[in-house]
Amino acid sequence: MIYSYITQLFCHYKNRSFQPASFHLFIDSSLAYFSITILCFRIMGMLYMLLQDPTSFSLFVALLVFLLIYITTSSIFSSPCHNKEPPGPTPLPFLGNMLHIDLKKPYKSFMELYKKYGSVFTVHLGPKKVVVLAGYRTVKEALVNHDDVFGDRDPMVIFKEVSQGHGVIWNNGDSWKEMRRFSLTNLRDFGMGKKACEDKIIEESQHLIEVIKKHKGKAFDTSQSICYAVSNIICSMVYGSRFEYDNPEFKSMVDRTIKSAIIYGSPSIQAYNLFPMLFKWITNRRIILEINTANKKLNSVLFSHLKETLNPQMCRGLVDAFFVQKQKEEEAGITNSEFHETNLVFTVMHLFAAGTETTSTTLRWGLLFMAKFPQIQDKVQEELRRVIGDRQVQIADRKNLPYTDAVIHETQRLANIIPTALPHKTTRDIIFQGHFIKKGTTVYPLLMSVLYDENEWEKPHTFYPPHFLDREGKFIKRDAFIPFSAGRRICLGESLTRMELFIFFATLLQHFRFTPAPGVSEDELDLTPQTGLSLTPLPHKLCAASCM
Ligand code: HEM
Repeated sequence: MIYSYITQLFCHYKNRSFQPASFHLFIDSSLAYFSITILCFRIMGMLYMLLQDPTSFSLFVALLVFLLIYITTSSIFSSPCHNKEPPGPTPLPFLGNMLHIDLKKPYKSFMELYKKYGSVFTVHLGPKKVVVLAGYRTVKEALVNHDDVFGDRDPMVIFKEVSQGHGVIWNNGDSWKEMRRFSLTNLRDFGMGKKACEDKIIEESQHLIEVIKKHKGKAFDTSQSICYAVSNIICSMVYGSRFEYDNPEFKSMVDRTIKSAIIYGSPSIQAYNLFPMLFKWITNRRIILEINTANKKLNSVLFSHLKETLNPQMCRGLVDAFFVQKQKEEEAGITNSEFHETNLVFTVMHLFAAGTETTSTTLRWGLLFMAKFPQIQDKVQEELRRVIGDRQVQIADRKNLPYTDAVIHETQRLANIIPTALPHKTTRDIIFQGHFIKKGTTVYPLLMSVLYDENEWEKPHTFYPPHFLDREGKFIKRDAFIPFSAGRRICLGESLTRMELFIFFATLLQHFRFTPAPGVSEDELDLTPQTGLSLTPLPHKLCAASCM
């Protein structure tokens, strides 16, 4: 009986809606949390004694006490001065809302909470209070219209530890501004979005075709060769040269980067991010630190080689440009320059990781969708045969390949590889859509809720290329297509990615017919994502039969 009472109380506590932030502000310290918990235990103790004698009087008193708890907590949770804070599920002391969150698929839990609490809600991940923004209108309003408030990064503990406040993804302030500006300018100078880059991608797609041909139509794992091909594009812009796919240093750097991207999404690393003191010992943290050290070492070797052969009049890539800038600032006597080697190594490692993992994951989703939906693959290949024939696809062809372009966009939409963007943080207090959000609050722009927004997409959960086609079959842009996020922190590699996806995907589909491995039907191809830093396809094999 007592069990049933406690269960009822617990369920009520777990499910009811309230203003968690008001609770948080009312009991603003863990000491107060602790006192409330002790009080509850005392009351439970009293109840237990009462319920030992289950007379109607005792039961009546028991119910009265529950009612009292309910009324007291209700008045705490809806205290009028704080009820403007975003709503959300009731946090438990210490654990916050961890019972509401599936650590393996947190984005799914956020989608459910979005349905329940609306487009701006609060969730407590352990001791960390996070405001989640959901739906196209809300995410856009925050990231674009209020980009000065929502544009800072809130690095997760593991990234703080690994990047030490350097590089371009996980930091803020002047260092971030300088590294972002430098990276963008130089990636553009070395071809991003231009013909020079197009040529590199075309050359690399030819290498990739040769590797895939070697499988002679037999089933193969799509991950390695695609990762190497994609990685070589960012490598040629950063280091000034590509690598052979069997180069051991290159292979190990790519493999380690892909491995760490998966580990970053593991529940143990998430637990470490929330409770660093408790989970410092976990193996996955040690592996990430080892990977980081190994990649830093390898980069130092590459940098010294580039330094020895540097010609300031003819920079080969971003690393050369960095050394030239560093030298200029040293000569000018600038003492607090951001152009030091630690910033270089982390900026390069960030560009390498972001430039390798995301685009290759998207391409792999694209091929998997083609094997899963052969009628759609038929239409892409028919368009490619009709418009391109046997010649090499170029960027200029995109406008004449609307169906292929729509399939690539739909791949990015449905694959939704970065469902919560990367964590942001508010730079000051703000009243946003009637809710009060405090300075320094962690913010998750739930990109998945935009890419799957039922008000924006006709068939949000289906692979449906007509999302990007008008009635005449011409390609149309969609506002809610924001896989690269928006505002101040928008992906730095968007134009590079768009070029890579188009040329690699169209060239591969021009050369090969992708099908499931023998013995696996199209229906059996699993589209469940694997959660890492991004959402990748589960390990799988495909056959690529030559069709040229
Ligand atoms: C399919 C491919 C890609 C997707 C879907 C993607 C998506 C994203 C997203 C969602 C963010 C976080 C934005 C935010 O926090 O609001 C981001 C950040 C970033 N991306 Fe990408 N990305 C892709 C490819 C690339 C490539 C190829 C590069 C390399 C040039 C790159 C470099 C970066 C960097 C440096 C940041 C951090 C920007 C900052 O914090 O200022 N990404 N990307």
